[in-house]
Formats: sequence, C-alpha cells, structure tokens
Amino acid sequence: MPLLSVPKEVAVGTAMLGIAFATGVLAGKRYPSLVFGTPKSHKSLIAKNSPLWQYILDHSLREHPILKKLRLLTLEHPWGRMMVSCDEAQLMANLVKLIKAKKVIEIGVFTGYNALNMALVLPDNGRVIACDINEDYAKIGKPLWKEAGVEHKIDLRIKPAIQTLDELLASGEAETFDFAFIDADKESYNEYYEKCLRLIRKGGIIAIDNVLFGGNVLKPRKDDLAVQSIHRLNEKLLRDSRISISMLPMADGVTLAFKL
Ligand SMILES: C[S@@+](CC[C@H](N)C(=O)[O-])C[C@H]1O[C@@H](n2cnc3c(N)ncnc32)[C@H](O)[C@@H]1O
Repeated sequence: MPLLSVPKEVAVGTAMLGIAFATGVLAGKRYPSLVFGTPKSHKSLIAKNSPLWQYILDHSLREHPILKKLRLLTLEHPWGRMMVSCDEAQLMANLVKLIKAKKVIEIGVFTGYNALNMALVLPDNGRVIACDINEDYAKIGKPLWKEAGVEHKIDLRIKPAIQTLDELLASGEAETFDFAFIDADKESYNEYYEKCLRLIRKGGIIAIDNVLFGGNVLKPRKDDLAVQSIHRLNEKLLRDSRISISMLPMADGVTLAFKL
C-alpha cells in the first residue's frame, strides 16, 4: 500500500500542507517542526521503501493484529508519517516488559500507535498517561484501543504536555513512573526530559525520539529551533551523571536514558 493515501475529504487541506512543506523545503528547512500548528514528519535513517527495511520487518516485527490495523489506518492520514516507527515501538514494548513497567508516559500520542503498543504489554492495572494537544488524532486510534481491550489502561490528557507533567508532579507522583517516551514538539524536549526524569523511578527509562533529526544534528542551522533544541539536549545527555545512555541509529534516532 502507498505510504500516504489521502482521503478525498482532506485532499484540499493536504494540498495546502504540501505547499507549506514544499515552501519550507525550498527555504532550506527540511524539517520545520510546526506547519499550520502541526508537527512535521521525520525521516527514517533506513528508507521505508527499501529492501533492507522490508527485511527488518520480515525478520523482527511481531505486531499485534490490532496494532497493525492502527498502523495501516494511520498511514492513510495526511500526517501518517508522524507515527512512530513500528520497529522502534516494538523495542519500547520489549523494554516496558523487561523492566516490568506499570506506569508509563507518552508525550505526543498522535493516533495512539505507541500508546496502544505499550498498553498491550502492561499488566491489567497498568496505565499509560497519554499527552497530546490534539484530540482529533487520538479519535482515530481510540476505537482500536477499545477493540484491543486495553482502553482502560490509556489515560488520554488533552492539554500541553508540560501542564500534564506538572500536574503529575504536583499530585505527588514523582519517582512513580517506570518508562516515558518523548515524541512531541522538539523545542520543549529539554523541559520534557527534566520533568520526566523527576517522574521516573531509579532504573526507569526515558526514550527520546528523533535525536538525529534526519541527520540535521550534524550541522544544526541557527534558525532551526527544533534541531538546535535536540542538538543541545544530545550534548547535555552525554554529560548527564543522573543517567546512563544509548543513542540508537533506529528510525530517526532514539536515545534511551536509564535513570541511575
Ligand atoms: C510525532 S507525533 C507522535 C507520534 C506518536 N508517539 C505515535 O505513537 O505515533 C507528535 C504529536 O505531538 C503532539 N504535540 C505537539 N505539541 C504538543 C504539546 N505541546 N503537548 C502535547 N502534545 C503535543 C502532536 O499533536 C502530535 O500528535
């Protein structure tokens, strides 16, 4: 199936978004973080239409059928490429299982592929605090959360993620979470990281997406605030004695920060 299949009813909107994106590209901004208030999609280090990518899927992906259904549905959305990479999501599910996580945070839900992915491996009393500012995206995934029988594990909070994280801290939930995935507006990554580090217990994991930003971190442009923000965080994490880290060349780059 094509990577992007645009329903007729959104064709006009998509054309406008395409023009906005093309304008950004022509202006040298390959990955503007916001176009008409919507975060842009990101590149994968291995092209999603390459034989090597297919090989990876064929030899490692064990995707729950309802998760697959949501992935295919999301790919039909004009912003489908914002969805987390399925191999990366599988790694997160494996980590969540490995550390026997019960409470996890998802910052940037979109249609809820990774929220569902994590909910599927959490125990029945486990919780995903799912943070997003756009409920329309989540409405696409919600029926599938229900179909998978894990809707009760996903606590969707529609407001700026910083606000949700502050509320969790204010309600005394510091050091009670096991895992967090940071995948929203790049300019706020440092704040997300600092707040998640307070919310996560020792031995917990923070996964940070898009840390290579299509390779743009090699030469961050001064006017590209998203890449600047990610690059600064990458430099900080290297020297951060509160964590140990691994930076993986998976998808668009993912850093795993293990709280010490
Ligand atoms: C890359 S997508 C997330 C993909 C998602 N993790 C998945 O499983 O497919 C980024 C999401 O961040 C959300 N977002 C952008 N700014 C935000 C903010 N300030 N607070 C919460 N969510 C935000 C967008 O609405 C979008 O749904």
